[in-house]
Amino acid sequence: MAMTSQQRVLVIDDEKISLKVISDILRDDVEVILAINGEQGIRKAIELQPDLILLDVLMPGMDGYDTMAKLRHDVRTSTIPVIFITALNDSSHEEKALLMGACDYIQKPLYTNIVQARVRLHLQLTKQRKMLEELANIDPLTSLANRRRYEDVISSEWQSAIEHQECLSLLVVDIDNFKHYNDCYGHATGDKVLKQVASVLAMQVGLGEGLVARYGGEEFVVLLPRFSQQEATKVAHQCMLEIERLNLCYHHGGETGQVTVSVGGATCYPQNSDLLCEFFDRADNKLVQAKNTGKNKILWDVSDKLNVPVK
Ligand SMILES: Nc1nc2c(ncn2[C@@H]2O[C@H](COP(=O)(O)OP(=O)(O)OP(=O)(O)O)[C@@H](O)[C@H]2O)c(=O)[nH]1
Repeated sequence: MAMTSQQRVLVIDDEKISLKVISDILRDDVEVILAINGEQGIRKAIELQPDLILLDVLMPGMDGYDTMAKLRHDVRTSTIPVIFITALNDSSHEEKALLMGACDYIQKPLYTNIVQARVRLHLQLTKQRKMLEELANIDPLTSLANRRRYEDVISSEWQSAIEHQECLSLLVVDIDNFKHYNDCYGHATGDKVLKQVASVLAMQVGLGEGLVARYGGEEFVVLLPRFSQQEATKVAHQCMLEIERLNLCYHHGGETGQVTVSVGGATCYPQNSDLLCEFFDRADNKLVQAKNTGKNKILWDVSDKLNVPVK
């Protein structure tokens, strides 16, 4: 079984000869990144996000344990698996490394087949873990992010907006009278509509600009970091327009209806972690109000408490 070529292994060792030996063992199968000390290793781990780190225990200055502690402490590197490599053959060192969260331990002298087998095993496990994480974060019907992913992203965007004093906008989008559509054509056709609406929403938000997620049922959220109320309202209008252009009609009670959406929106400059739940509720309350006052419209929260920027 070959290792996947895209996977990256960072090797941190103060001895150039060890770096060369390990690099020679692995470089046909993976991209190898080298670091000559702990500080450089941490910098490269943050910047290049390797799939696995091989870390020498005995290094002058910051040793392997100190490096490991720093890697574990930083959210950007805390989940990257680390294999310790050392010439020490005392079981207490091995125990210490494993207790610190190392996934494995390789003793010097290095045997090519052992290094390859262990690296291969842990890269395979990393790949499986990433696949599971992805599955846990994606809505299977629409392939959009799911509610769990949205909750993670909004928490980190909220914190980042507090730190950088930036604004954040949120749209809660709900298909109008979707029950009528389902009653008319059945659940399977209703599913196709959910997929179409999802891809329209995803198309309106550029890569890296924000997050579109299926919140549940026929409700979606569009999170737009750094979008002002005016900019976010423009996105909401465009979404409504494009959904109308799908021209999805249904019949109900002798009348013909068309698939439209209602949108509740909110914008704020986050200042306090406690107001995060309130933020969603404010957008959602506006959605409810839009539903109760005729649907197919956008209503925006204008709450002083959340410091909505005045445009
Ligand atoms: N096809 C399909 N329908 C779904 C799915 N999830 C929720 N629904 C349907 O969405 C409909 C939601 O009904 P309601 O809550 O009454 O909402 P609505 O008919 O859209 O009415 P308003 O929201 O008030 O405009 C129900 O018919 C659900 O069965 C899904 O995954 N697939």
